[in-house]
Amino acid sequence: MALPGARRDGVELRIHETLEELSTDLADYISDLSEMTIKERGAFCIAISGGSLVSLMGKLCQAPYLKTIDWGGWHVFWADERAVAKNHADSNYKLAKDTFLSKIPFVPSYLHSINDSLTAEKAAEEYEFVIRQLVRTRVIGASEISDCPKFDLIVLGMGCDGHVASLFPNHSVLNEKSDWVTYIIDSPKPPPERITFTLPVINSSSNVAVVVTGSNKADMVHLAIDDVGPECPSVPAKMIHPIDGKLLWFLDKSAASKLDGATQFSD
Ligand SMILES: O=C(O)[C@H](O)[C@@H](O)[C@H](O)[C@H](O)COP(=O)(O)O
Repeated sequence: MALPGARRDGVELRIHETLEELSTDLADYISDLSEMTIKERGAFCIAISGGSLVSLMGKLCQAPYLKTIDWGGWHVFWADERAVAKNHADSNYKLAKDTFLSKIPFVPSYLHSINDSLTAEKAAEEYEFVIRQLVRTRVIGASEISDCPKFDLIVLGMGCDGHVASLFPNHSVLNEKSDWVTYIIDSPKPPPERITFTLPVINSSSNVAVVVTGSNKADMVHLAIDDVGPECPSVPAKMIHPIDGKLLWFLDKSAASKLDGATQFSD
């Protein structure tokens, strides 16, 4: 049973009793958004991250979604990737491919994975170039407010330290304003070299979904979502504010347990 959602400052919270319910709600949400977007503009450009959110997206390759979603209109991107070979256990591409992407009838050239034969720096440059071409040909929308692409949906996880994509707390990558895609070589979470969308790109998306589960993330969920005042440490997840879009948090009950008013969610 889904717990009652609550809205705080334009943020929609979807809090679930179980991972099973969360996973179904996430698949319903993505499926509805994809249908609406493909009807509106003929394509659905979704960027995903790595970590536990990938298995929570796994329902998409099952019934009814496998048959009902118009997969031919999907373009899949990575909001961040580790600088490793695509067949390496650390690859976000491999994780998504093995978990669900390989079971879905995508147009193969619409899976826009990050080039693994280049350095992180060059791969970031090349990925930005690929995205620029797709904005030019209007496959990806363009923000009317920022000089950024407007993805239809970016799905992110959050680490215990509050990082999203490969944007880590107190890292200079958080200040990147001009590049759409950048790289880091000193990630505190291994592997050290990563390619990542920058904050302006994430915040230009039409929709951002942050998927977080587990009690070990509860403190950070509280810091990221609640109004905790000026003393708040650098929490990248708190910097996600789509300028012309929607932000949804998909949480399980444990991750939501330290939110202000969380007692209203308890049995
Ligand atoms: O490549 C990565 O490491 C991810 O893209 C990263 O941003 C991830 O989503 C979070 O670390 C949450 O991961 P978990 O949900 O597995 O904790």
